[in-house]
Amino acid sequence: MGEVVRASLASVHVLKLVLPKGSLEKATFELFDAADLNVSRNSSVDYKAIIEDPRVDEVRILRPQEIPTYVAEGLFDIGITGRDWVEETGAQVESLGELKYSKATSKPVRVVVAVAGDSEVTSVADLPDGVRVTSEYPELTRRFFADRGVDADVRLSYGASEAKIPDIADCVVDITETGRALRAAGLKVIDTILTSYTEVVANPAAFADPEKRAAMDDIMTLLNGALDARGKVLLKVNVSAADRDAVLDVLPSAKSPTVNQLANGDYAIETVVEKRGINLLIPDLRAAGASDLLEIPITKIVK
Ligand SMILES: Nc1ncnc2c1ncn2[C@@H]1O[C@H](COP(=O)(O)OP(=O)(O)OP(=O)(O)O)[C@@H](O)[C@H]1O
Ligand SMILES: O=P(O)(O)OC[C@H]1O[C@H](OP(=O)(O)OP(=O)(O)O)[C@H](O)[C@@H]1O
Ligand SMILES: [Mg+2]
Repeated sequence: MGEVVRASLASVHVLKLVLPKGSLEKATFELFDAADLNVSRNSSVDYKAIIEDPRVDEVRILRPQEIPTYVAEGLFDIGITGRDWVEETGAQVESLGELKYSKATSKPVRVVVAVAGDSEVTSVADLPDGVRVTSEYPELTRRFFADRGVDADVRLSYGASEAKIPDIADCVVDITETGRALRAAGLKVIDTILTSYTEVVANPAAFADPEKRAAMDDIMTLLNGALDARGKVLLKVNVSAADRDAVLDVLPSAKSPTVNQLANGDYAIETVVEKRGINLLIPDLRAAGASDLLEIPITKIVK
């Protein structure tokens, strides 16, 4: 990346950002905080916000359903939404990459086709023409049923879709994350239309502009750095030369630890490990001869 472009970022607020209100709002704000792109607003019903960063101009908070279209139209340079809404709207946007978080977990949501649990139907092909399908995703649903050769009666849903089976609709196309809503309604999944992560999308003209692109890349570096650090810690230990290999054997093999020799001939070893399992790892390291163990929280990993 050219020096000229980067130097200019210090003084120019180049990016208009749009962030999602609703399911992804809290998780998105937490991620931006962790990325040192703190989003501040006067109250939770203030839909204009500020990020104190030289690359960011204005920040709006809008429904994720509308975000791909506004970004495609150039009202915003970048936006965060779900892949589901990019597909549903068919908006012409550039993808800057997935961000692996949902409302409740780091797993993607799935857009699924579900019917009553006691139905004889086991696949979409079993559904008759005229089947009543309710969905917040009418376009995805129409395309999917047309592909399968079923002439479905697709009705737009504004939510609580699962609860409409069996009296108001025969079939639902809805997202599922933990499966809780489907279970509560006693439904069974007969097909998956799409797996959807949260995604950062950009306006194609903004993406082609070197200055805006440089700012986008910087923001993505920070967001990905914060996401990659989640659930990880830095572990530092000291060990004698005699026990060094035993300690290295205990450390997770996928990582390559940094090993430094100290003035007294001992070794200092440091490596990033998953926080999960550290309750087993620390006593094992100690038993292998490690001492002076430090477990240090980390907030970003940028490769
Ligand atoms: N568990 C989840 N439930 C709903 N949407 C989720 C979930 N996890 C991630 N998302 C993503 O959030 C976006 C939907 O956001 P939206 O604000 O419409 O959620 P919502 O749950 O419908 O909000 P509301 O509670 O206001 O209806 C989609 O892109 C979807 O993929
Ligand atoms: O698999 P789960 O973890 O249960 O998540 C999926 C549920 O979350 C969403 O509902 P939402 O909260 O948006 O309510 P809504 O249907 O009124 O929009 C979605 O429509 C499902 O009902
Ligand atoms: Mg909803």
